[in-house]
Amino acid sequence: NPKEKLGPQINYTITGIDAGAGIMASTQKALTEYPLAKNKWQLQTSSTAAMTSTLDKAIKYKQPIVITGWQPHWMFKKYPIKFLKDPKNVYGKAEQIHTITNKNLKKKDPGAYKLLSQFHWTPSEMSDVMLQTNAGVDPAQAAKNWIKKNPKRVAEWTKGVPKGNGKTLKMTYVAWDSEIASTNVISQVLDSMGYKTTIQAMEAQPMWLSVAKGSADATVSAWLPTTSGIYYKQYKNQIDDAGVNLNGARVGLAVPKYMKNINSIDDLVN
Ligand SMILES: C[SH](C)CC(=O)O
Repeated sequence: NPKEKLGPQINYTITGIDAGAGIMASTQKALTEYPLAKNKWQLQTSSTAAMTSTLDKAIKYKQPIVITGWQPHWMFKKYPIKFLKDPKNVYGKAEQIHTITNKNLKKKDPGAYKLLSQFHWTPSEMSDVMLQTNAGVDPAQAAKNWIKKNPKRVAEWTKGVPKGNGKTLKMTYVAWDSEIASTNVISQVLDSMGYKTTIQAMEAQPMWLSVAKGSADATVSAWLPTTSGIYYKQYKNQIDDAGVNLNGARVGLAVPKYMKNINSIDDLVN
């Protein structure tokens, strides 16, 4: 009931995703800055799948819940949820998703680097792929379907790119729905140009390390400047920023719209 304070109703718990995600580091920062932690609030680590199924149940029974949320993501299309205002700007303003490559890729395979640097699309195009996968379509198939329907976009990305002639390329990513979509699409496009790409999902920190060390060539999963800024700083001398592949991303805490009196992170404290 709206009268009772929110904290006790949900055990002062923010439902999060995988521990290494940048959004989790930002939320830990919010716990101290707002200050939520000293008011007994805590961040629950789980996974994107666990968080979205917990959200689904809460919405079904119109219960209160606070989640780590981000756009683009199908959860904002499927559920009536809203971002909480972040007056202390802990989560940063709009985020961009960058394509990051190992330092040597540009020399080792200028064609693949050129294609990766030309990869750019919109939150709505990414959501088209995410919604297919959310409806049960295999991510590689969802990517193929999207590519078939968007030849003009693919032609932009492959402009001036030489054939891959079977050259191999290794991409790593974190299994967030947004990056499952982008990684499958770009690897299918590389394969259509004659490259042989393998994609491997892992936690955020090992993903950044794999590209920095060169055991992977590239990733399209870098949320910057705030969310995965910690990893960018750590590895910036071993990587190349090949450019922004998506503008207009956003990260923060989110709640169902029926929580009328919770509109800012400050409202969690009071
Ligand atoms: C898709 S999540 C916001 C990205 C991250 O936390 O680094």
